[in-house]
Amino acid sequence: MTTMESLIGLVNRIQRACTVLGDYGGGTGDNAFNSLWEALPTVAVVGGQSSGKSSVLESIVGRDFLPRGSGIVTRRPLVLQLHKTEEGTEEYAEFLHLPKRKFIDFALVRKEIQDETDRITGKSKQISPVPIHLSIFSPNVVNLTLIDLPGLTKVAVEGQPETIVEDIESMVRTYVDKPNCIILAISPANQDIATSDAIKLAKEVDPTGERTFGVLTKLDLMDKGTNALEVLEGRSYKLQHPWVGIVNRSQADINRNADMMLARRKEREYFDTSPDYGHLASKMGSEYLAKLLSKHLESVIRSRIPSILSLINKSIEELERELDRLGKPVAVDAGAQLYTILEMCRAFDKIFKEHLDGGRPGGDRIYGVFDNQLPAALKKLPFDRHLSLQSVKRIVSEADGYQPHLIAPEQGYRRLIEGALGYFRGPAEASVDAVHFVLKELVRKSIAETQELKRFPSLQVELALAANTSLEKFREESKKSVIRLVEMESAYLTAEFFRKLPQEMERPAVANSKNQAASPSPAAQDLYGDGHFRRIASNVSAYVSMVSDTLRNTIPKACVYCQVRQAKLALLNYFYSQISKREGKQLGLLLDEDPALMGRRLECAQRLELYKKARDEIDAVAWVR
Ligand SMILES: Nc1nc2c(ncn2[C@@H]2O[C@H](COP(=O)(O)OP(=O)(O)OP(=O)(O)O)[C@@H](O)[C@H]2O)c(=O)[nH]1
Repeated sequence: MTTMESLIGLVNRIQRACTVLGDYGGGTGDNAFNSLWEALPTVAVVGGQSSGKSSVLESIVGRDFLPRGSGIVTRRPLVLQLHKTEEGTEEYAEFLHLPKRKFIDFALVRKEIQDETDRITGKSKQISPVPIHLSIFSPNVVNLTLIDLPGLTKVAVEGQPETIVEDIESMVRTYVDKPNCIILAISPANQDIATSDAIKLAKEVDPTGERTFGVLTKLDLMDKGTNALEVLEGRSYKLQHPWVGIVNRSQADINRNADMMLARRKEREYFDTSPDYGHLASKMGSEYLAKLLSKHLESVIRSRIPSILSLINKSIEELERELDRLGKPVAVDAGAQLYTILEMCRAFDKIFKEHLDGGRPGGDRIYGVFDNQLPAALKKLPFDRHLSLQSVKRIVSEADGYQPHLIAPEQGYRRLIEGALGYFRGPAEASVDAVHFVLKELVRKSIAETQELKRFPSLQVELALAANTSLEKFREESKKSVIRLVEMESAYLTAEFFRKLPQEMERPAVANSKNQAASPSPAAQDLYGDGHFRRIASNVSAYVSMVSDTLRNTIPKACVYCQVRQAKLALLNYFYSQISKREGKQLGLLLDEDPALMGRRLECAQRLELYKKARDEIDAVAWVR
């Protein structure tokens, strides 16, 4: 095998493997792989409709095999891979999508291109970017790969979608935009080069003309007395590579089924005998074009091999990293499955604890409950209303029944205090709920942050359910505890606090002792007056505020003890008790991976294989040189 054959053949093989994996360039989105296809040098045939693209391709091949007709015939890219075989061997064609079938009859090749186009696009006139791969093995070709693209058009005709003009242009652009694409720009000589669709596009994407090969067809159809030397000699539009003039079969020749080999000979004669182009004859014609392209493609491939290899190596590294991240496929035996599940639980539990103890955010929100929410809620309790003069009078009077109290209204005090203490239930329960929601949110976060769990949506759901069931239980316990704290305050009041009160009450009476004989003591006078009730209200308020201070400290202790501490100690106990009852098959259900992930793992593995194979092939060919 010569080097040229090996290099072009190598790219052909890699291209075919890429297509099988759905890589034909243009991949987008977060999940897109590096496109190996895009890194490979290709020759794309670009031209306006009827510019002679099909004719040029057929001339290069030396066979009649492309569908013809009116409208847009080429509706999918055709990757045409030409393989030179030894003189005297039979010519045949093969499609990538029909690997076992050898086409000897080229009329059937044409039909298969049509049928395969319709298979993807339907009979509609839609276009599709999925390429058709056709390999032709013949002694009459040079090793070369060309991609035939739909002809650029200006207007949609009957039966074509409105967007066809832009659709074709954007498909053609996805090829010619790539710096590795060699543009074979076909323009007809009987049309002003300034209006050539191919040149217009090439100018845009390759302004320096480095990767554009200008081809001028229909030289024989120019008006008598005119010639295309201005273009062919690079004066009308300069490119880095010389222009190539072509004379293809005319429509009449096609209708007559004129032999392609004969057409090649006639083309040669045309240039050899042409008074205008005789001096350029050796650099004109489709055979020369094929050789020129083949040589150029080979040299471009050679120069790109280091960058292709570096892309491949980079992709291999990325894929291996991703496969690592995606983890191994799930084990099949129950023991290994249980082990996998427990490992993941451990990983989750670790993250959950980091959230609580610090290192990850979120645990501080529990402190926020105790430091802000609880004090604010306690402050907002409606003690002012409960201890308003009117309410105190009512409660104290009601407590005395028909016999008014003699000294301090013991029952009245108790009722007022009991009534006030009842208000503490609200903030106490609200604190428990607030802590519960923080914990629940931390469970959710921790599950999301546990890399290992990402693959197993069912396990995530079960784990979350079990953890939340435990949190619910802790919440119940915690509520009981805080309510008990409040009830304990109601059950036994701090008598010490009240023992101080009579002395304070007597003080105004002592101050007024001089007047005692003249008038009744103001203390006695005040016994059923507003001042008396105000004093009661203020005493009760002071007591309640003392209890509030106590609860402010004890409610957080109960919450932490019953909820936070328990969550750290036993969050997954319920889950463990559940899975220990499960049979092997049910364990397997927990480990049903997300199908998207399974698909991604498979895709990565296939890509990895492609890249490794491509690397080996390149290594083997590169050393032949
Ligand atoms: N006389 C002459 N006719 C040509 C030449 N090149 C192409 N033609 C004719 O021009 C017409 C269009 O050529 P095609 O090769 O079908 O052009 P195309 O660009 O593939 O056209 P679409 O696939 O429709 O976009 C056909 O009738 C060809 O016979 C040429 O060099 N000389």
